[in-house]
Amino acid sequence: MQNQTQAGERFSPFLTLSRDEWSRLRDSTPLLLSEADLAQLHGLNERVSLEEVEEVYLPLSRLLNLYVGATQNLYEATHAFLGHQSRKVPYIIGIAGSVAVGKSTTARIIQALLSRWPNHPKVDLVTTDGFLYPNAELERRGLMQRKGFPESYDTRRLIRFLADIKSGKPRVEAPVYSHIEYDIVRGERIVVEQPDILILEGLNVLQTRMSTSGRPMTIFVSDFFDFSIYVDAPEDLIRGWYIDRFLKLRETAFRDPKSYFRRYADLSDEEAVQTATRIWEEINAKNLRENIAPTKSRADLILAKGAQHRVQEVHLRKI
Ligand SMILES: Nc1ncnc2c1ncn2[C@@H]1O[C@H](COP(=O)(O)OP(=O)(O)O)[C@@H](O)[C@H]1O
Ligand SMILES: CC(C)(COP(=O)(O)O)[C@@H](O)C(=O)NCCC(=O)O
Repeated sequence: MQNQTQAGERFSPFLTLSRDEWSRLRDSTPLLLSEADLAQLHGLNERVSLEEVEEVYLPLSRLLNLYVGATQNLYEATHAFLGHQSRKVPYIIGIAGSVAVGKSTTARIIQALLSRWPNHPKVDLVTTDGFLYPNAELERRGLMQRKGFPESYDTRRLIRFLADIKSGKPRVEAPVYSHIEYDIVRGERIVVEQPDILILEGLNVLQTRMSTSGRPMTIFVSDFFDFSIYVDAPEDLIRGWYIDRFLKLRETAFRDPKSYFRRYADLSDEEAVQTATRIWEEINAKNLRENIAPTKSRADLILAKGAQHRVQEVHLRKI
């Protein structure tokens, strides 16, 4: 039994660091953040503690900075070898994980921290929800209750978007999704113009699914990633974060006259918890179990959170 465990540990592709071990790795980072910078980061999401930024996200930004620098050198070496003029190719970081685990908050913190390093000041952020089919198309395909499932995305369009970015196109556009309207915003675009780093955040970014036609896909979204992060937490905690966010939105975004969820704005506390729990169970938990959690081991780094979004452990791919 013991031998089996030892063998299992020996062959794990991940190195596991406790929070303390991980946070010590920041010590040799020249601290690029002033108190004012930290305060500004806190402004991204007032629920994120500064301790968390310093102990978890600063070491992460140091690691990413080293990786980006190494990749930039590698590109230059290839271009020198080929005798080409080197041209800028954005470094792409994918961030995966469940609905409500904190992907977009993590992405925004990483964006803010990475843009402070001198060799990659321009850091753009795109979310995959823009590549969901519009509601009209989801309705046509009978997929309105499957939003976020692999088949609800125009994966080919997402792959074309990434291929354009990696081929060095000066200007690439992505469609935009509105959480208020619960739909793609017609005519609105986010423009990506050769950033140093692009962060792509979404539920499905590590998936290797079949195409809707049933033919195997020969290329995956993650083929374009230079680095990927999976934000992880126990399912019961994520359910709680989903319900909390729903209650908060009931006070704010759901009151917007344009909100698809206007009808939820006047729910009592108890009704709101019941509604959020139902959506969680019927859509998001199912998607997490079937399609998202199985992709965790494909990430280069896993942030394992506990209560209050506090990162407890970091698993870093070593091979
Ligand atoms: N590091 C964090 N500390 C505290 N609260 C957080 C943190 N990350 C996310 N949250 C909260 O958890 C909820 C889900 O986060 P969000 O980033 O919107 O998730 P996702 O993009 O995965 O759906 C939000 O209410 C957010 O404020
Ligand atoms: C828009 C989402 C699919 C997330 O998309 P992502 O940016 O991760 O691709 C998700 O937030 C969502 O709306 N899910 C449908 C069920 C729900 O309303 O929670």
